[in-house]
Amino acid sequence: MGEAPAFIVDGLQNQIEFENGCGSKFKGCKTTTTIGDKSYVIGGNDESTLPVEVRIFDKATGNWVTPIVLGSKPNLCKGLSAISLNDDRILIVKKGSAPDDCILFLEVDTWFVREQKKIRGTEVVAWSKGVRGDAEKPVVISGPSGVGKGTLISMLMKEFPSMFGFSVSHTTRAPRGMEKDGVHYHFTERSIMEKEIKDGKFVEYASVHGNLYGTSIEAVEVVTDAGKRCILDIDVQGARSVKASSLEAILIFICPPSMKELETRLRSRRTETEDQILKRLQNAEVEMEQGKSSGIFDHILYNDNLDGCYESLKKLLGIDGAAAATQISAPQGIDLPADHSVSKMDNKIIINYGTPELEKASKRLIVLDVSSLKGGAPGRTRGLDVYATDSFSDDLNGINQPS
Ligand SMILES: Nc1ncnc2c1ncn2[C@@H]1O[C@H](COP(=O)(O)OP(=O)(O)OP(=O)(O)O)[C@@H](O)[C@H]1O
Ligand SMILES: Nc1nc2c(ncn2[C@@H]2O[C@H](COP(=O)(O)O)[C@@H](O)[C@H]2O)c(=O)[nH]1
Repeated sequence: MGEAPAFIVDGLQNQIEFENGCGSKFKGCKTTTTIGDKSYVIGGNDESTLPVEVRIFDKATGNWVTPIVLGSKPNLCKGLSAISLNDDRILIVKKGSAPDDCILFLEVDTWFVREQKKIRGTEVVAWSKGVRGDAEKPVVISGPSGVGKGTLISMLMKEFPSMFGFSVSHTTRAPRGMEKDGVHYHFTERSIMEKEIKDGKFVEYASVHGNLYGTSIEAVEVVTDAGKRCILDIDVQGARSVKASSLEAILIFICPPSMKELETRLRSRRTETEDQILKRLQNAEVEMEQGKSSGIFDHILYNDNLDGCYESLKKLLGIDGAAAATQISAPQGIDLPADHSVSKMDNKIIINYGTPELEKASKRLIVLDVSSLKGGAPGRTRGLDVYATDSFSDDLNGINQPS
């Protein structure tokens, strides 16, 4: 028989200050989690259409702080349970929420959050939704304009529509003839995009060939939530930012067989003016140098023969030959009941929804194994493992058997 886990959640750490401070602000559900000198009060008023708010009480200064909150804020629900994980994030269980919307992480001191605190010079927290299983790493495809990135990505999406999803970037450039807003790009005004960048809505952004381009956090979340592997078509500067982020992507640089051939492809596409073609070719020289020697990229592929390059790409992604038939299954939602308590034991979060009457009933515990979390804000927290079990017996080893 193992040691029973300590129950330390559901606002048990509330202190008198909270009632005088922010307690009165949150009339609905709220929970408090203390990490070091800071107490994170997460909650809101009784209005399910409103987002959950976060306030921080800093014991060292005795002050309340309203942090900048990044990522998609969850809406309110019937109640919240919270528990600190590794002191850098808080796992939140929303009571009575839709299966795909009940496990969330509020990152308070992860790498991403620390970087954002440095940039913004203020307190920052970031939401990230938990997804079950281990959706494959996102794929960044980069390379000079006209090398064939879009062509290769289209081939991949056509052959494996349920496996890959395209991250639809924002751009301030004008749409080309056949391009559709929301499909090829989110076409936007510079002032709007600059404001959204300032508001922390982008994973990365860069000025490319005279226009702003960027990947929004939402663009990545949409693909991950559909259970698909996210593909990003971005320039070298963007790839560098992604490499430094917590997105844990595979970075691939596509090279043309020669600069002459690159020019031929750009011209034959007939989508740019002469000035724009010259600018893109000039930028291509720098991009080629950085792509090949900067150490940003995990793989370099030469797009000489299109079919040959496509086969190499598939091989790299582990979907060549026989494996091609295997589709990555969508991360499933985690079905949790409304009434529960949450506790922690080593790397396992135990959600107990048994009642005295149901004491003997089977499957009254749900266990989240958080030992292999991947990703996180911006984006999604992957790698959650979920089991059901019926008691604390078996030293919790029994939990290792999927139900
Ligand atoms: N291996 C290849 N051989 C010959 N033509 C190719 C090859 N690969 C792509 N192309 C052609 O080159 C042109 C440019 O390709 P594509 O639009 O995919 O480039 P891109 O890298 O996505 O460019 P951009 O960064 O400007 O969006 C297209 O007309 C495409 O059909
Ligand atoms: N850093 C980013 N670069 C991006 C993004 N979306 C596209 N791009 C790159 O811009 C150039 C030009 O694209 P085009 O569609 O105008 O030909 C190309 O290299 C793309 O890879 C983005 O979100 N971020």
